[in-house]
Amino acid sequence: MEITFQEVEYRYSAGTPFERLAIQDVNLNIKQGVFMALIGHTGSGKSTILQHLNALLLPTKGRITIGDRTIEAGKKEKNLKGIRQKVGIVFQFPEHQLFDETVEKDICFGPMNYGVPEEEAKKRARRLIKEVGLPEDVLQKSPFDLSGGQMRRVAIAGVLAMEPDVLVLDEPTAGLDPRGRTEIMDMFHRLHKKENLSTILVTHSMEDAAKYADEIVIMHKGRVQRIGDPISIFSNPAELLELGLDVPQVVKFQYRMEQQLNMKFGKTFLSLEELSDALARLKEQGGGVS
Ligand SMILES: Nc1ncnc2c1ncn2[C@@H]1O[C@H](COP(=O)(O)OP(=O)(O)OP(=O)(O)O)[C@@H](O)[C@H]1O
Repeated sequence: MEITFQEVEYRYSAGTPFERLAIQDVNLNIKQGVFMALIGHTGSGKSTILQHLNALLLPTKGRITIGDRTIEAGKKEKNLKGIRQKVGIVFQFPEHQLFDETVEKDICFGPMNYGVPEEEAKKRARRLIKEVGLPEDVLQKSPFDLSGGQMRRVAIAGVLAMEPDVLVLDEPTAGLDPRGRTEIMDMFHRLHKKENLSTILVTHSMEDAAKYADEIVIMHKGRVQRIGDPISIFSNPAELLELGLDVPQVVKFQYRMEQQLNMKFGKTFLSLEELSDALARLKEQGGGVS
């Protein structure tokens, strides 16, 4: 399912003394199957964009196409339920939204609310609990008897149980330790491939953007500053640093090295393996790089 933003603007509390312009002139094309990372400073408009992706917010100007639905500013929109089923959002700290007596009931709640028969919902719960890396016996436990990391996995299974085409992740690893972060991000990447999802990740982690995304969108003061693949985005670290954004450690290392040694590798490396291979080649050649 493709999502397109055309000249989208959103003002909070429009027409009141508290009006606040959050995003403007936003043009985006999110193709089926893409893994897109949305990066930018606090307040740059990432969460506002994210809430337009499943029509939780409706634009105050412009047009958004989500699959076969078009949402236009100023027009009354009815029956947005279909969009909410197709676009699943994993909000920050999703475990805070768990509420039911058992994990199984919690996972089944969303689909059953959308008319999926109980047996089918339970089947999805059994499949998904394994997909998120938990044993099946967790299904009969209270979600509140689980660890924080396990609760987060249950909440993610609940979003996946709606069988969305598009998965939107708002800082999904916030508050996890480094190992938990890698495990959860690897899991999302695997699911993205396996289920042929479109995934939109809002993140402050440049490492994650570089490692997982096909496309990166940089937001700055409510506007799209730049869109590109990770190599093109990170091949100009000075631009990102000027915007007050960070770059992956490996890019920083290469940038400093090139500056200090007054040389250029001629390409940007996004992994330590690639960079160390290039350094080994450099040594073999006796330091001669252009
Ligand atoms: N509910 C709200 N009411 C009024 N203004 C808001 C509201 N939510 C966000 N804003 C404003 O809209 C602008 C964009 O905020 P948004 O939360 O989309 O940014 P963000 O990039 O997601 O930030 P963060 O990284 O901190 O989550 C900011 O100026 C913010 O103050």
